[in-house]
Amino acid sequence: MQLRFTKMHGLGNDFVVIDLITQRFKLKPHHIRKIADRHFGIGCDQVLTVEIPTQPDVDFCYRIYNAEGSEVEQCGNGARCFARFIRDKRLTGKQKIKVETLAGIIELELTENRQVRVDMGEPILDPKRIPFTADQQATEYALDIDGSAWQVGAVSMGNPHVILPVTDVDTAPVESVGPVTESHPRFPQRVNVGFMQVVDRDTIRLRVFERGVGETLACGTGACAAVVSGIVQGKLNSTVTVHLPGGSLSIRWQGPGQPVIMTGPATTVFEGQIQI
Ligand SMILES: N[C@H](CCC[C@H](N)C(=O)O)C(=O)O
Repeated sequence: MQLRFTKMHGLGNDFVVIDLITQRFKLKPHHIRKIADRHFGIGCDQVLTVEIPTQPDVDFCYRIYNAEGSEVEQCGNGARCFARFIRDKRLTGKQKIKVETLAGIIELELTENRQVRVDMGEPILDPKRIPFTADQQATEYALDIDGSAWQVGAVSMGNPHVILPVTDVDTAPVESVGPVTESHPRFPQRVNVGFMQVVDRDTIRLRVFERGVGETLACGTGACAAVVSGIVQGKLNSTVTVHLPGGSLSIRWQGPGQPVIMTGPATTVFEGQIQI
């Protein structure tokens, strides 16, 4: 079958977006892996699908698949691209759209200066719901990683994140510590691994070794999780600029009971068709 797709990215975190409303096809893990393959397929970090919602009062269903083929709960950069895709394909005329994800309902809004603002919902700090093995909830946790002692943050944005503090992201041990932490036994569903450098109370630098992908140029949920962790540790104010290798995001969180608001760009690169 020929499948139409759109290649997009959010700060270099790249996606293949497929409309499964006007095209009917059931994507299986081996299809995802072929599409995501940068030599034998199109190439991307994640595949995103646009589907008919299953819940009332929701505009679309947004599903996310890592390059390895696993379906995941949430993708922040992908949410911005989803909004841009929906608008450009005229699948809605609404300014604000509600989409359902495995992590729950999020709200997307295209802003006047071609940015996208996303209400990512409330962060989850209860270890049992991240999930993360810990005696009790804390602002930071002692974690042994390959014999080295780290003090880390742990947050879910619907998907699990661990945040490792570093003094300089440029020299952070992403290649060595990322993989072993992604599959750390205290994270039963594996975990996205953020390396966070606090520049000042309004600014961080961040690199992320993503679950199911490896290091990406940007991670939206990772940026949200890192800011939440920095705020609960008393290191950050409520609105933070997050500098990632692929560019910058604005993340705002006003504390427990409040949603995390992410604002940033979404870019369409090209359209195509793939025989699948
Ligand atoms: N690798 C992530 C999903 C994609 C998240 C990232 N691309 C973002 O922008 O949030 C996970 O397995 O939970």
